[in-house]
Amino acid sequence: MNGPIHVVWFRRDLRLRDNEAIARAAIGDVPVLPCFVVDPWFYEQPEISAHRVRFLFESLADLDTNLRERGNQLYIFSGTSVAVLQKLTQQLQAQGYRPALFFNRDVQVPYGVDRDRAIARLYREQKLPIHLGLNYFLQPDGDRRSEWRDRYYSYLRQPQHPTPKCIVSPNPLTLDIPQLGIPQLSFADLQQKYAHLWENGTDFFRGGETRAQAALGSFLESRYQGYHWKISHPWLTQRGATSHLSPHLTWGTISTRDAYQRTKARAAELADNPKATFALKQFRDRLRWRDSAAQRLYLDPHCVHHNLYPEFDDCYTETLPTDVHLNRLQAWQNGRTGFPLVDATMRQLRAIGWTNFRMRAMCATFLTINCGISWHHGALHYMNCLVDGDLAIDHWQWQAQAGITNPLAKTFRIYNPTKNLQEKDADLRFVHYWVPELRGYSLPDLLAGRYLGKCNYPAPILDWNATRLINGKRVSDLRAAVRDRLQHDQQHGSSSEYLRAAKAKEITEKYRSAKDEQFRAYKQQELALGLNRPGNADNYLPGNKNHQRTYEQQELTLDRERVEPDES
Ligand SMILES: Cc1cc2nc3c(=O)[nH]c(=O)nc-3n(C[C@H](O)[C@H](O)[C@H](O)COP(=O)(O)OP(=O)(O)OC[C@H]3O[C@@H](n4cnc5c(N)ncnc54)[C@H](O)[C@@H]3O)c2cc1C
Repeated sequence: MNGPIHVVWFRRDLRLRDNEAIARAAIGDVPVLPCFVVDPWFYEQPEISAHRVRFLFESLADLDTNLRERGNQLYIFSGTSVAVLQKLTQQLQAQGYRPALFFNRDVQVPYGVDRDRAIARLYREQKLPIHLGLNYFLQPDGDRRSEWRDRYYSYLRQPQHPTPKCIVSPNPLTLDIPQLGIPQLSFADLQQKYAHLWENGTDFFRGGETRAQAALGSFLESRYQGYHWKISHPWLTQRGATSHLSPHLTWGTISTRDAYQRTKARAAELADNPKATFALKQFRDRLRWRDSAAQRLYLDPHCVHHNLYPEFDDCYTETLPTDVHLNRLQAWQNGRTGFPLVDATMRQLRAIGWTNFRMRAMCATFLTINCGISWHHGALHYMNCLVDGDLAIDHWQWQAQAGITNPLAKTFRIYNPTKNLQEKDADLRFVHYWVPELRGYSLPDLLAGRYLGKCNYPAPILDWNATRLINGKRVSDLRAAVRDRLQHDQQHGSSSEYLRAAKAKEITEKYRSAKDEQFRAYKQQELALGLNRPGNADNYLPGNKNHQRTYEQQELTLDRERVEPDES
């Protein structure tokens, strides 16, 4: 009898810091077998993205390095997750070990939910220990939804799980892992097996816990400055004005709690700088939105795949109505719509797998409202490109931008790409970077269409105003129909859907007024401290005083900005 062995099954929690499963498994001197299963199912899904796969493999390599520094390594097995873990468990038992399984709960597609259930059943049937941890805060039951926020913050404030200093490795004399008969992959094998994905990836976002820590470090060091207003500018965000942590949070190379606690600590250091503390507060809100999106999918796994309200089922379907729509979809995907900011964004998305929130939202309303194409197509294309692709956020956001969510609000937002170009990329740095055909043309040239017929850049594929009026009205009418039904149901005793919608509206309004209040308070504090002069040093536009002034003036318009919270 060889005694106990702790199998740690990594999934989207590819870190050692604040990782409940590894922290608990590594206590004491029981050998630990850290593993990741490359399950072909995930690589055959329509949502697959080369950027994401590459980021995953880099994160695995970094995890392996960090485990080796602690005396262990990462074992990468290949096969169906359930079959691999079943065989591993059997083989370990055959070799005289008593395995205990450790892994962290995660939000999953139905395949993942079934997989986890099957594995938990296997362990319970065999009376083997199984330990489920939390990757980030998840409330297991839906009954106490109203308590989510309090419980969430209480979790965030708790001490992090300690990072193991040493992780005991299985004794090679008693356990020969290659002999277990489970297909194993080296990093070279991974790259070869998935070469078609690997080669298409990019270096813009690199995976791994080490890089996640570096990204958070540099963000809190200086990149956070002006976060709250730079966040909407595509060029500044490409250059690092937001954290760029999204792929890390998606793959769990950093925990939300870690990011939150370090941000809080930094805000405490900067307590006498109202602008900095305001910026960091806006950032922390977004960390919560991430986790609340995950929570929503966890409690309601179907919410992101179907129209939230059936009134939209004829409007938003998975079939493309006509060839005109197909052509529009292709133009949108390829960055050839003739709307410079839309095209720059779509090319950026394809090239680096990322773009900022506003550009994602703007291109989403362009596709759904202006092109009249269902959000399903856009959401899938985003998932095929995004390095941070996360169904819980992506598919929900697409429904939100398509005008489906929060129907009790009388209005919904349609982004105007021309207005955004004037306000968010007036110097055309972003457009010129991604749309070389337009280099040499100024903003007035673009607005007057002076490039038309003179370069290889298309004329607009549609009339923005006309499509906004027609399709916007259609969506607006459907929202009114949802509203009427919910109100009718509520008056006739069936109120659960109405109450949920009312809660969504309340959360949105509360967030807006709290943010406006925080903004006013920060401006007043600055005034009191004599700090209301234009501009802290701008990291992203070195030496360009004109831009600095322009951007700072835009900051003053922040209280008119409407960045929707995403936790309703
Ligand atoms: C149509 C659409 C699809 C989107 N799809 C995704 C997606 O698949 N994965 C994803 O991580 N984000 C998605 N977002 C949200 C947002 O655009 C990205 O999280 C953000 O741009 C990532 O950059 P960052 O890490 O520098 O963000 P920061 O501004 O530094 O924000 C910090 C973190 O907060 C979280 N966050 C920020 N905004 C949101 C939001 N609106 N909702 C939930 N969490 C948020 C992210 O984890 C992000 O890393 C989507 C937005 C839209 C409009």
